[in-house]
Amino acid sequence: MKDRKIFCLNNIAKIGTDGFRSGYTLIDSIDEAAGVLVRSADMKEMSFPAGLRAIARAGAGVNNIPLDRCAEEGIVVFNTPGANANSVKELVLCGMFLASRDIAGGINWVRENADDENIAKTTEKAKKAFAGTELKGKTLGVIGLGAIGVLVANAAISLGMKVYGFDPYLSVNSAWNLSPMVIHAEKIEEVYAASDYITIHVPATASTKGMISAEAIAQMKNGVVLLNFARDTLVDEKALASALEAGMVKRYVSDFPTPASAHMKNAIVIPHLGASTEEAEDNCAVMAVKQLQDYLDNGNIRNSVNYPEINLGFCETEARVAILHRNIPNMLSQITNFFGNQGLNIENLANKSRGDYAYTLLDLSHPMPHDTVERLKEIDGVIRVRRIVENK
Ligand SMILES: NC(=O)c1ccc[n+]([C@@H]2O[C@H](COP(=O)([O-])OP(=O)(O)OC[C@H]3O[C@@H](n4cnc5c(N)ncnc54)[C@H](O)[C@@H]3O)[C@@H](O)[C@H]2O)c1
Ligand SMILES: O=C(O)[C@H](O)COP(=O)(O)O
Repeated sequence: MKDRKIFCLNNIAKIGTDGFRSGYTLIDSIDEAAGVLVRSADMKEMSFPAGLRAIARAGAGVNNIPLDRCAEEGIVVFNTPGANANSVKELVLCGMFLASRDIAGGINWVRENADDENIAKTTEKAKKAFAGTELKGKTLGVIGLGAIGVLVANAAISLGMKVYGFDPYLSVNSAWNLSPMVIHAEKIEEVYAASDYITIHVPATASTKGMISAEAIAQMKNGVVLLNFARDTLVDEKALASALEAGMVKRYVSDFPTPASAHMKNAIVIPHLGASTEEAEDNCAVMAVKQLQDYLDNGNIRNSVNYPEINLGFCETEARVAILHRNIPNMLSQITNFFGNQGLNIENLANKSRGDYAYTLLDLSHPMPHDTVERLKEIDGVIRVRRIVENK
């Protein structure tokens, strides 16, 4: 049972870890772990033990995990798409309300004047300092229409806003779920020019780093409200600080405190609470644990961010073997020849690639000789081989 030790790098909701079947144990160091469960802990500089087979991110963003290095070391990384999207949507709406009226300032005023016997009267004089505007009738631009962006766009339509959506890689699923009232922006510049509020919901990658730059801000409406519940690195904080100082950006609402954003004028900075609801934490944990177990027990890959999806269900033959390998010519024929040359019949086979990497999962009619795994590893381009099940 050496494949069944799990290390939680962050706190993971109990309903998730309770889902581990018998034979699994939670351990308190990564050294012996076959699987890791993680939220936002930074794994980029960590070195991984040879026995680590999978990392499941209970959440959406995977910029805390070295995806290519993991693929290279035969470690499959999963995330939980959409599992915390509603939680983030609700906080984005909250951010829009907080940016539109000085609710926080008003609450502080009440606290500061709590001992005033005449507070009911004074309130009526003081309240004009905290007045604001409504969302209804204003224009929202949503950049990135994935799990979160779609929910935010649709909710804003229900609030009576005009909504522009921009996503050059829109998935079919998002297109199905998006309100037809959302205006399709073909260029991001259309969003910048039209919006009173702009919210970003794209992953943090090399290509999205600093996308909210001085040039981008210069194309936005004067007095725009910018919301960032995606990642701090998407925004050029120096350019944003100057735009806030100058009033070009009225408010910056962010879920990511940094030494710069925490000091910014007119910024409302929340301590990364987007996914911190009981519901989202439960959803993410349950999904992450299911995916991790299905990979360790059956070799199936669902919602990986560095290896392709493959699902052969449960193994109903004598044996199943999983091979992580490079996406180069001749791999599949070498693998099938290897079994054919030993007179081992392949009953089911699935093979898929993703970028530079590929995965082959196969079921055999007969038990495998004991040196199979070691011999398969000798094929050039093979990264990792696992004997998944031996149904004797
Ligand atoms: N604040 C939080 O607690 C919290 C919670 C969940 C997710 N997030 C962050 O939000 C991001 C989005 O989450 P999601 O669940 O919606 O992910 P998702 O993968 O469902 O959606 C991301 C969308 O961005 C689009 N996209 C990628 N590059 C783009 C670009 N340059 N311009 C426009 N669109 C682009 C993709 O096509 C996709 O539709 C995550 O990657 C994560 O960093 C934050
Ligand atoms: O990408 C995500 O899912 C969010 O940023 C949530 O991160 P957390 O799980 O650390 O709250």
